[in-house]
Amino acid sequence: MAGRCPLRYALILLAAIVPAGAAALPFDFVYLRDIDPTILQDIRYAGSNNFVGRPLPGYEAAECVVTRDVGRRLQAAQAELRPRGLSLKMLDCYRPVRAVAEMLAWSQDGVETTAGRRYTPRIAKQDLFRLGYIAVRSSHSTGAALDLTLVDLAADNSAVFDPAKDYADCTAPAALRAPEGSVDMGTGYDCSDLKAHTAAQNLTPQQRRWRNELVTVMARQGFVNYAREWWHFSLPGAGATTYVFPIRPRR
Ligand SMILES: C[C@@H](N)C(=O)N[C@H](C)C(=O)O
Ligand SMILES: [Zn+2]
Repeated sequence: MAGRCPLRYALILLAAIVPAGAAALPFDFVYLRDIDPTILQDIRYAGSNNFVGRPLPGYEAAECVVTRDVGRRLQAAQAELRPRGLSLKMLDCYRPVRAVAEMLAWSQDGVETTAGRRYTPRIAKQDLFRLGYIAVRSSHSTGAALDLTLVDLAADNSAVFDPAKDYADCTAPAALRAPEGSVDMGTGYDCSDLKAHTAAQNLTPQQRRWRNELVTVMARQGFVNYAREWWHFSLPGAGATTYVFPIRPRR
């Protein structure tokens, strides 16, 4: 039947070859889980465990969405890490423009909270954009930037974040900081502080090795680290178009 109507035939064919959920994304974007389900994900802006303290608009699901090219490169990095007992863990991927607007409004609202201060122990939150810790026009919104860390799969990563606990700030020793289920990079994720600068000097040799490991494995796939944040990487030349579509559950 479909053979008599080329358009219908094309639609049936498309439904058969496009992975479930992918149709909800704009062309060239993919759910990373469809490319490599072994890559761990903790998409922090989809929940409350982040510096704003609530889920950000546009994050309707805790899913890493990236361009297909970025996804394939992450898969290659993961293939290098897994035989060594390590894994990538994604903390943020594509970021809808609305979420960036919410970050900007939060930074200017004049309200300081204890949880928020854990992420910015030494600087005022209204200075975060000016100092380069958050971008008004973020490369995350192009689908070609990532926040990520490394997980030692043999380590005890069972500690979970408890919002009722009074953790030390993000620059404190790992045992006192909020648990993140990943290796100790010297600071927590999204720590807006000099100690989070990738080349910071006040690190232990092991913390330095972990940062070097992440930068090296990502560089082999063409990703460039952002000097102010050990966790932020982007793919140069990946295009400058920013997107607004929300991250919906992958079906
Ligand atoms: C906010 C932080 N996770 C981040 O991604 N910062 C860079 C500079 C950005 O907002 O693009
Ligand atoms: Zn980032």
